[in-house]
Amino acid sequence: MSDEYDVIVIGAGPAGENVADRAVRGGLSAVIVEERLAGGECSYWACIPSKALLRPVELAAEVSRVPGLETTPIDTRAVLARRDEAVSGYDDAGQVRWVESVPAAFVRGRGRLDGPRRVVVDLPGGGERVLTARHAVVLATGSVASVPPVPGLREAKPWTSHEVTAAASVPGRLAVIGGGVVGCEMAQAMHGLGARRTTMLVRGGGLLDRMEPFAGELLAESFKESGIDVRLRTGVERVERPEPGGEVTLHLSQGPPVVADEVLVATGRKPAVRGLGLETVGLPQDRPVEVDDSLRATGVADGWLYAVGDVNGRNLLTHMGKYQGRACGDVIAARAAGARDDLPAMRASADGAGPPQVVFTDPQICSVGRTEAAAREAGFRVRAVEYDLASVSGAYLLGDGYRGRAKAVVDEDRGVLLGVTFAGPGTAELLHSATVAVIGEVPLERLWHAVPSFPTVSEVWLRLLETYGL
Ligand SMILES: Cc1cc2nc3c(=O)[nH]c(=O)nc-3n(C[C@H](O)[C@H](O)[C@H](O)COP(=O)(O)OP(=O)(O)OC[C@H]3O[C@@H](n4cnc5c(N)ncnc54)[C@H](O)[C@@H]3O)c2cc1C
Ligand SMILES: NC(=O)c1ccc[n+]([C@@H]2O[C@H](COP(=O)([O-])OP(=O)(O)OC[C@H]3O[C@@H](n4cnc5c(N)ncnc54)[C@H](O)[C@@H]3O)[C@@H](O)[C@H]2O)c1
Repeated sequence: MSDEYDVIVIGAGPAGENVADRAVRGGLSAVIVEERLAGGECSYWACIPSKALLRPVELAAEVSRVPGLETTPIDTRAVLARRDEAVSGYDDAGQVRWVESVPAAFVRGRGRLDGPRRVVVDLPGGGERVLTARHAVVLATGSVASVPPVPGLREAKPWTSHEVTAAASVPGRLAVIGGGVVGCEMAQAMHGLGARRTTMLVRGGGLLDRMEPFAGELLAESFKESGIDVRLRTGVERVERPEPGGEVTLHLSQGPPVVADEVLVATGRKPAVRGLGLETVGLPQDRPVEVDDSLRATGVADGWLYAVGDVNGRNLLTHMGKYQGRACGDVIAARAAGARDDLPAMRASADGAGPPQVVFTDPQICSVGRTEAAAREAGFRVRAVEYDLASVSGAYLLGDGYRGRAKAVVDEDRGVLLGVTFAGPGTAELLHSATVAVIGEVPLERLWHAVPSFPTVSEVWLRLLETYGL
């Protein structure tokens, strides 16, 4: 039996859900195929649980900086219970209802391409269902944690983002491999929730190595003060775990071995393309699905295949996947109707400019656009200005010992911002102002008239512009 829909979406994460929503709004029929839980990685094992675990840790740090307030030890059981509530007890009934309300059809099973416009779904109870698409198939299968080939690591059954965000208890001693976003957020969450010894093993020379260097430095300082042991330029050479679930020993490129109760691998992600049938449509099977700005897969005859979210490797962030999903759903509907398909909203043109991102640590690390180094490498004539956030009245009022820094990267030829980074408590909500300025290419002379309220942290905008010379 074959069911025909205008659009078939494989993967019900944030990116896939947005494609279906927009395609249906555009007058098409859609079906979403999901192997596990509607809502995707983000809802159950990534953004939502990680932030539920981090929020009390961040709040406790903020309270400790305000004289007159008492911090009490965090009730870890209550935090884990709230995390469980945030992930709806790993039950996707609410999300499935939302999909059906779009309305789009929902099929639970593992989808794979089987030639042009044809998807075979392996059903959970056995058997298959064949779906065919009149207009488009959209891959929205996300990504999976990659575990490096360190001898003994895989056998030690390390935690990845899945296990750490779903942890039923906090390990006494935790070793974290990797100093990127997952490593930093989860090291701080577990440490703040009661890990006695947290050791970060970072191959490179700093934390968050894709951001402005000062951001990682500030974070490393905060981690050290809170008792997290950050070891830079330290590779993991061999791992031993003689008893399943017992102590783990990590042998390092320098220094004595680290012994821990759990090891978290946070060394990046790879696209979820295994078994997806890419070879049946002539695409390579071991890399992100390359797309153009309309999210259409390159190199597929007749242009019926699209890919959104983590699986295309452009920007591994929920909000960017959703943004791509909106553009993709709209462009598919336009092409199906034979209407104009080149409207600005139908292109994910912000993908290449450096996505907005908040790292929800204490201090928060927020960035959008290009770093100074990336802007110079791209050939822009650049001037960068920095400002000490602690000197802004609004920041001072947030607490004693406030530490933070802001940096703006200016395109000297056009007088617009190429990138902005804020590192400091209370800066997450400030990031969107920077996103508007960078993506909107607001001339600095115009930005001068966007007067920040006193006394808010936003006043750093005024100080950055003054430092630049306005
Ligand atoms: C610990 C952690 C924290 C994060 N925190 C943030 C954050 O705070 N903010 C942020 O913006 N980003 C965050 N991210 C990144 C974010 O989770 C991803 O960018 C986002 O989930 C990608 O969405 P997606 O729809 O592309 O894929 P996913 O959310 O991964 O969804 C893909 C879906 O496809 C399904 N699927 C896969 N293969 C098949 C198949 N063959 N058939 C059927 N279904 C299939 C999967 O089961 C899954 O449900 C975090 C990531 C991690 C690991
Ligand atoms: N708040 C957020 O926005 C948020 C939170 C978590 C994750 N995410 C997204 O999820 C994605 C994955 O996060 P991540 O932290 O796993 O990846 P990442 O790419 O941010 O960091 C991985 C780190 O591991 C290091 N590394 C790679 N291979 C290694 C090896 N063999 N040994 C030691 N170190 C190694 C890298 O140098 C890098 O510092 C990111 O792209 C991020 O955008 C976002």
